[in-house]
Amino acid sequence: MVKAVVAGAAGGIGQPLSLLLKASPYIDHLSLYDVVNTPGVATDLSHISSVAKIDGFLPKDDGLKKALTGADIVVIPAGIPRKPGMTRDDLFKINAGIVKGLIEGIAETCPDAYILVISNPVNSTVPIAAEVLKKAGKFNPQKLFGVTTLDVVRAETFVAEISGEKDPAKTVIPVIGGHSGETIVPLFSLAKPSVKIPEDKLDALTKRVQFGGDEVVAAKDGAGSATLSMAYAGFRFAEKLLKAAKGESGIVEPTFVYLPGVPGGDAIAKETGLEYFSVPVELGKKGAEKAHNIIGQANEYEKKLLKACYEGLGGNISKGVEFVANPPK
Ligand SMILES: NC(=O)C1=CN([C@@H]2O[C@H](COP(=O)(O)OP(=O)(O)OC[C@H]3O[C@@H](n4cnc5c(N)ncnc54)[C@H](O)[C@@H]3O)[C@@H](O)[C@H]2O)C=CC1
Ligand SMILES: O=C([O-])CC(=O)C(=O)O
Repeated sequence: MVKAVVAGAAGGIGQPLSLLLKASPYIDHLSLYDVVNTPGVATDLSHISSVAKIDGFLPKDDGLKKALTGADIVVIPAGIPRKPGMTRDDLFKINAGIVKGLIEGIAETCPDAYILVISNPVNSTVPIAAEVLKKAGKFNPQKLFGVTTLDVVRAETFVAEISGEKDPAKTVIPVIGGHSGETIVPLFSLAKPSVKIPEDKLDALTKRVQFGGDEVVAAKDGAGSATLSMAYAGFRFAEKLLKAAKGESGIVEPTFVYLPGVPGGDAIAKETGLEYFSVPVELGKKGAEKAHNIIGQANEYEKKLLKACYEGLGGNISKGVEFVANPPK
């Protein structure tokens, strides 16, 4: 019996993500939680003839607790998205409090669940989640994941446009670091099978992966940011985790984790000077079972990108930690 919960289920990401999870054979029970519209979304999805039983909850009548009771995996796309001209960090003011509240609920009701944080700014909301769980004495770093899969999905897609590969997802491209602008570092030199990026295309390709979110924000022109591609990416990560939890071996996917708490993470923390970082992580029953240190394999071009990444990411992480240590009055 696997129970999944989506918190923020009525939103632009939440709805298509819930649809994909409802259709997954790996889920037996799906609970939707949001501050609005979950009864409608849940009723709509309940007509789909897949195995998962579904229900929806609002904050009233202890809805968060009811949604989270017995959860094995909680995916969080709750919070406001960007509009043109905003950075992900501009979302901090509102989304930090939303994530904090949801994680407090998880700490109380289902502390053993895998927690997948999609809400931006991921570079700060994951540290917030960790600090809230630490405070409650319930932190299991192997079960807390910042979802950076969309960066990987974009890298696969944009590289295929250059390489001509018919099935973009067949090329594995590690994207590491954080989830905003220059903190996103695609390591094309480590692609498997290897890809040849013409030198005059490398800068533009790198920037496109780093700022892919802006491309969607601009095209949506005030109507939000990536939702459908994010739902696909969030589902891809969630399903890989559930497959690994069921015993499938060899599943590795980049994700933003608390390095000191994941086997293999200490060496990466030492090298980067950061406690949180997205690296390819081996997934298993325990969650994040091994962080792969591939930083040393980056080429000179990528090492420069990493330097810029470390500078930006450190501040984002401290901001999240500080938010829980000294909550704004
Ligand atoms: N990690 C990633 O790669 C990506 C992250 N995002 C982020 O995901 C978040 C959601 O984006 P969208 O779905 O487009 O936004 P949206 O505004 O369409 O949906 C957000 C939903 O969260 C709900 N919500 C607000 N407060 C809540 C609370 N306390 N508890 C439960 N639900 C609550 C809202 O009612 C709404 O239904 C944004 O922060 C966005 O920046 C977006 C794309 C990619
Ligand atoms: O750009 C945004 O604000 C949403 C996001 O994280 C992405 O699309 O990568």
